Amino acid sequence: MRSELISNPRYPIVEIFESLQGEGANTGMPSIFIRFGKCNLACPWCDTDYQRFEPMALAEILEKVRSFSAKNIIITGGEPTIQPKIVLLLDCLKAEGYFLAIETNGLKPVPPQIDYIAVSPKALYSRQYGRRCIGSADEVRIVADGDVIEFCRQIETKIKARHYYLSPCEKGGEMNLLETLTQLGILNQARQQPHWQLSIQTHKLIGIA
Ligand SMILES: Nc1nc2[nH]cc(C(=O)O)c2c(=O)[nH]1
Ligand code: SF4
Ligand SMILES: [Mg+2]
Repeated sequence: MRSELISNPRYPIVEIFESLQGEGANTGMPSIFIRFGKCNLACPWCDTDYQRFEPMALAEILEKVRSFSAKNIIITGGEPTIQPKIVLLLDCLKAEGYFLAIETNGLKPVPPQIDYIAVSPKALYSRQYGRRCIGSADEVRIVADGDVIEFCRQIETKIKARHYYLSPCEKGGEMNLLETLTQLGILNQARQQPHWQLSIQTHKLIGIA
């Protein structure tokens, strides 16, 4: 048995499931989602019950992951970067050949095992992002919960990325698409760099996990 499995640490897990990446540049990619409990923020429109989790042992997580067929794993939450023993789990997943993507709010460093970073900075906490956040990512996705234009400009200078997305905010099944499109237009009309694109949570539109 691998030495790390002998200690077999436990992680707070909300759910592990297989679906298609619903948003961002990799929309449609078959993926295994590992959703961690706990978060260092508390967004009022959060769509995940990240406080409802069960402890799950490393070996159990690996067994569950192996029962699915996707080769891409999306580490999400809650906020996965606050997990103290995440590096051990990522090492094990990496050793099995998985491509590792993360969905993070970007306030904490991302472990080096991660192959693809999708960061979703939260405008409500702009002061925290002004102090310290990650400096680069593969894609930035900002949720348009109110007027986020200044925040988008702030994040453009702080986080270098290949893609910048604005996403509608979904509350009670409604997405604020018009407000999102309007802000997208304002962000892009000055023809500044970067160009902002629309990212929709398509999994919610079609009712998949
Ligand atoms: N299909 C699907 N795609 C997703 N992309 C990011 C998700 C998340 O909750 O982090 C998510 C999710 O919950 N479902
Ligand atoms: S950072 Fe993400 S998981 Fe945490 S409260 Fe905000 S939306 Fe929810
Ligand atoms: Mg989600």
